[in-house]
Amino acid sequence: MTATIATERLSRRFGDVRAVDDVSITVAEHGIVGLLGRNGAGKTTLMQLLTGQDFPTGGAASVFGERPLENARVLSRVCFVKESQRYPDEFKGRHVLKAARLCFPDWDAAFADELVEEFRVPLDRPIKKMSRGQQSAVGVIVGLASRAPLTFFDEPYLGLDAVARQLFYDRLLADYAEHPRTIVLSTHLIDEVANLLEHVIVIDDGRIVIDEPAETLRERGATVVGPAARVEEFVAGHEVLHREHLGGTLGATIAGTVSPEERAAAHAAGLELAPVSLQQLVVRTTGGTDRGTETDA
Ligand SMILES: Nc1ncnc2c1ncn2[C@@H]1O[C@H](COP(=O)(O)OP(=O)(O)OP(=O)(O)O)[C@@H](O)[C@H]1O
Repeated sequence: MTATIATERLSRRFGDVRAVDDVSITVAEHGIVGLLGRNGAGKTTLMQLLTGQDFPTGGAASVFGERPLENARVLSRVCFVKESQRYPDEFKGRHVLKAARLCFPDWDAAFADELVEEFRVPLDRPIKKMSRGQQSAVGVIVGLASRAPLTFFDEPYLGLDAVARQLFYDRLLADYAEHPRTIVLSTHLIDEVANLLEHVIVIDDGRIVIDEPAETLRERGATVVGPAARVEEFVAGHEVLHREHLGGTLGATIAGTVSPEERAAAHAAGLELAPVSLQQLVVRTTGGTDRGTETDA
């Protein structure tokens, strides 16, 4: 089966900046993929290359088996929701949905109406007069109701409050289950979306540093929680990525897999073993300062 996305040594340079540098990835059909990385890592540039909005300076990208640039066959099946989306000045929310209905063959108007209610979007207000969160909600509604076979969400929720973000995650997951498609989600709120992701791609300085199923990543470490002294005893000899204190309780995140014997020992010592935080793994892989850090919760 043709991969939804395939790139071969894809590169985009801006002068000396290698925004996307020799990227070779394959994204299979159907799945929710996290595209993660620090500011300026190259996420938006990569998505722009994949949606035909920019030209590579090296290598090639194919989407649904074809080049995306100026290719209506490909682009009619792709929806790109970005935080910085601009609309004509006079556009109201209603106009955006109308335009989306014309652009996307699988547009579900009834679903869009439901989402408008749930996100409380004032459709008759000009987009530029909407609050930041309401503008983001419009983008999220377009992305969900388009049912495009390939949908990119690039930091779609600037300004969305916690309730609206949760609503987005819930609707995304439920709708994906009923209408499987390929969804690429780029975000800084890594732990918020961690449970949605089936595959994780991390880009750093234009290069891919992680490209793995989320399940595999989660097995790369564990968080040990319990009375501080007992946790310290357990983690001695392990690489500790992060310590979080809450009163006398300590949560310590360790790298590497925990053997069945260690699990049994942790259990016997009254310690809890939780999966590693995806955010901590990503921060560590992308050279952040989270290595061995301490926080007081
Ligand atoms: N048009 C451009 N001209 C020059 N440099 C650019 C241009 N577009 C992007 N860059 C640079 O390319 C790099 C990657 O930018 P990009 O916007 O893809 O990062 P990002 O991962 O999406 O970042 P963020 O999370 O901050 O949105 C950055 O160093 C950025 O400054």
